[in-house]
Amino acid sequence: MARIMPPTESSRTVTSFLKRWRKSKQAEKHSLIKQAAHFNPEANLQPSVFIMSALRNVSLRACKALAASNSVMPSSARVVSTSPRKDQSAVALTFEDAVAAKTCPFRKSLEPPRDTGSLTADLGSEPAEVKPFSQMPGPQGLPFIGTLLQYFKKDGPKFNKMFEVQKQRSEEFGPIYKEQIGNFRTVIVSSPWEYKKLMRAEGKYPNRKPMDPISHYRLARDMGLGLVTAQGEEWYKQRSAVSKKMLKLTEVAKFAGHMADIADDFVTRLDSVRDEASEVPQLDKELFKWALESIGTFLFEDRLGCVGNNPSSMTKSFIENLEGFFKALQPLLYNLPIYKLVPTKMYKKFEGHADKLFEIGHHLVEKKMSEMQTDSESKSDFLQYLMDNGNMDSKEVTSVAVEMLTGGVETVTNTMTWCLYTLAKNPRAQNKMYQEIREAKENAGGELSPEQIAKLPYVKAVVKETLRKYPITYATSRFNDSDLEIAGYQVPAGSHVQANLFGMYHNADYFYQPEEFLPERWLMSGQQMDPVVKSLYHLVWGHGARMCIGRRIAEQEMHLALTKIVDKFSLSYHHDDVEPVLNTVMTPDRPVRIRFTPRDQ
Ligand code: HEM
Repeated sequence: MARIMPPTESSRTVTSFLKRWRKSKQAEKHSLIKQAAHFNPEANLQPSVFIMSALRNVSLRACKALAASNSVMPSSARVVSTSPRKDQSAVALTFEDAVAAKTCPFRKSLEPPRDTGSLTADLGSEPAEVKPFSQMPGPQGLPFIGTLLQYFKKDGPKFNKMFEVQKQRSEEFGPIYKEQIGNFRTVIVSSPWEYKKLMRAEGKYPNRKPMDPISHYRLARDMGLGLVTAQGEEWYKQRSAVSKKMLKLTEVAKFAGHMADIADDFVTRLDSVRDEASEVPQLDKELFKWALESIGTFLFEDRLGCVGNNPSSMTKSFIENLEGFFKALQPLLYNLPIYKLVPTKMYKKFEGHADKLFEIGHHLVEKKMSEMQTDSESKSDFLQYLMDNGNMDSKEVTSVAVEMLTGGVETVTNTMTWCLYTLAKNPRAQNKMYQEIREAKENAGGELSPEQIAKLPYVKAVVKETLRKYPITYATSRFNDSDLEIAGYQVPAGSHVQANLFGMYHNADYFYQPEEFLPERWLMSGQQMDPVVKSLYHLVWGHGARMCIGRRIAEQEMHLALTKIVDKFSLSYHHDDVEPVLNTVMTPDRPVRIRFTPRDQ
């Protein structure tokens, strides 16, 4: 049984350490780190967790490495970083202190991992010992095409399982590795602390892996590039205008009422299309229509009529082509870009879907814009704002609006599918969510308003936990503007650096029982869960100035619809497990058949 270090003692030790640390020069820090590793020279302090706030990443990394190599500290000891805090009383806790101090219903999540190898031993050394880029590990490939051929072998890695490939490779090569697939090389980082270095170094015009087939298509059709593919000044101009309307909670909340109405209609629709097994045939199509209607209400302040019994043929065509578009895009993103020279079969398929999709998107946006000019009743705050902004011409406004229709439907639809699937598979979590909704309704004395729904913590945690298990956009990345040290290696400016989001989300070092669906983990405080690990949730939306522009809208839509669905139905699942595959975003590998049993039955 581990010995408990008195909290006062540990706090005193660390407080005095931190004082010395702040005053010390860089050269002295190394010896201080050594002392840090000897905080408690009694070998029987095992297992223990040092939570050291106010230490910067570099020193922390070295401290972890020292802790791992030090004979006094047990190899299972874990050093957990926290961001600097004002409250220094919380700076140092052993694992036992933390548990004793908290009556956390989820205590197990505080248990130190069984094997902390990748967090400690693999964390590299101080910047003085930075290794050159050439020594960075990674799978060996051929000149010019790298590992591309491996992906065509029967038992080789698969593009549509890239998230698993990265997870496995990081287990083999450690917290950083590089891989060249075709003519494109990526550095993959699997430690949140190390990826933070890249985030901190982000410049004014962040740049991620380009969606080349989309830019190629848009340029060929003389369309504006849109936010997703534009770069530099062009991107910045559009982004600054759009952010004001889309990232402000107050702006997005203005549409919560309309979105709640759509969610109500959606619940009615689900109820009416249930088959004899109480399952909803083509649930994905139903969710697509709900997501399109929801984003439509933000763009057009009008109903598109998708969530009813008679959606227009245009809506159906939009949805079919949207699915086809993302499916066809996936292989184009990884293969050699031959389509830039000759339109390949694969590209033509993509182009066909894109033509139909953009034609409908343009039609909807242009129709609205012309209505707004002729009919004083017809309004759209969002489109009007962009047109009045003066920074964007009408081609750019249309382009950005169409992008919201395309980008905002596939992503939300698939996240909702995963949410419903995980809830159906986890009655405990579903029941907890239902209890939360019921209690809130009792307190409210009736139906919940959108504002009340926005405050339900467990509902939010369910979405977070779903995105952790199924990070639909598994590949957050940036080109770094300047040379950087990451995980002990020199990463030259201009490299494409990607966060191994799926690998981190499924790493037992960071998330207790990562394969379990435990929304509670997101309700823990900063003392109970390492804030850096906690902040990993945000990465599924990207980061910094270029993070997902639709995040607020997506979260709002999902919280509203999920609450209403779980309030109305008990969800269950009675088939083989669904597996994730990439169709640009992470989708289920087969139609998801969920049983929706009305709770009042
Ligand atoms: C669950 C839903 C969604 C997820 C997980 C998601 C995730 C992401 C991610 C990871 C990025 C890249 C960010 C970066 O590079 O830092 C992104 C960008 C983007 N997303 Fe989303 N997204 C979602 C929903 C939406 C919605 C609803 C919309 C539109 C209403 C939208 C529009 C966009 C746009 C336009 C960009 C490009 C932003 C830019 O480059 O400035 N997304 N999204």
